[in-house]
Amino acid sequence: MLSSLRLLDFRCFASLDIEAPPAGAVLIGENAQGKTSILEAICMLVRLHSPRTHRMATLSRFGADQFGIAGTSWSQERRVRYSRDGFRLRVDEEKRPNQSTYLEDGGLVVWMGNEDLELIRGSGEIRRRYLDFLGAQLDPAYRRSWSRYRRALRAKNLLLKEGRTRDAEIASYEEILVEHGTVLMEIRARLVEGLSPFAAAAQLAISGKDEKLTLNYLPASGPDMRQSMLQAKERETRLRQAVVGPHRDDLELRINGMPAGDFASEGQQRTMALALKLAQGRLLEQRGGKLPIYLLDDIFGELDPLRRNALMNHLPTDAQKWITTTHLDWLRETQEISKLARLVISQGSAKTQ
Ligand SMILES: Nc1ncnc2c1ncn2[C@@H]1O[C@H](COP(=O)(O)OP(=O)(O)OP(=O)(O)O)[C@@H](O)[C@H]1O
Repeated sequence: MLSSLRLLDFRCFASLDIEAPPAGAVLIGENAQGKTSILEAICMLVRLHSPRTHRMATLSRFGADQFGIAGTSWSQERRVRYSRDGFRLRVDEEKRPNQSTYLEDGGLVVWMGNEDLELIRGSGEIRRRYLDFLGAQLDPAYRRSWSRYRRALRAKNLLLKEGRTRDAEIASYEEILVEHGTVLMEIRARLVEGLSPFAAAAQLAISGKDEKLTLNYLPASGPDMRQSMLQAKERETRLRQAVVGPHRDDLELRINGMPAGDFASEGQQRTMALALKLAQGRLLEQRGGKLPIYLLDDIFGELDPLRRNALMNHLPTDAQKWITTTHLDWLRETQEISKLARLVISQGSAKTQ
């Protein structure tokens, strides 16, 4: 849980200081005032991750060459500085030499936004990212294996692209791919097993109907990655890229037994996207041992009052919630939210309403 947040040259904010109420707050403001940027800063401080970009330099305010985020998170004073030289990280004034050591005792976060609909309609990459964000928060082995896997994959793809036969070199990277790919597949399988009942329960609660949501992990390489890689050798040489491994996995989503992307209605798809994120939160709580912070970016305007209330009732009562919105018309109909503190975000500042 966050109790304070300070920004320096982050996105549109030259500097900003927020005292964070334990229950969280509703951030109100016109478009482009920086509401989402505040949620993004919280996600960066807690997980060193932005749901909007991988290019950290874009987070520095235009014209500045670095940014800073600091705050008290789960009673630790955390500081993140980013410049051309990379990250400088501190926890309780102690230097953390790299991202892994900064994250090892970090907090937990669930991000919910309108773009979550892509979890249902979009490509497998979006569902892989959903699993990655969860896996990286719950298991340091996941983070380690993912970064080694990615590096080896890049190297193998470069060799395949060159088109020359360099079997020995490719084989050495494939060893790394199999070792870390297997770790990723095992963890992903356990994540999906843990998510399934939570997602199904959330779907029932939010739709208010007997809608059966099922999740099924689809490893692209089948259960034996080494074997599949051998079988795909010719195809990979022809296509000049690695086609087997967790970078091609998917998460199958079905509603009442039917593939969700093709058969679910728009309303069902919205509910499913919420259900997947709520399940993420429950699993973080169950396996991560603390209540995650929920960052809800502009999703309430899109929901009808029934689903809005069902969503709020399904979120853990004691979890800290940060909610952005441009207008408050809907707030009256949503009891749980109207109890939260309100901060008006305008022209680079935040004022309590
Ligand atoms: N690196 C940056 N430096 C300065 N300004 C930036 C930077 N990156 C984004 N901005 C600007 O910051 C402003 C705030 O963006 P943000 O998405 O946080 O607003 P918002 O209040 O959530 O808007 P909306 O309600 O439209 O979602 C935008 O005008 C955006 O162009």
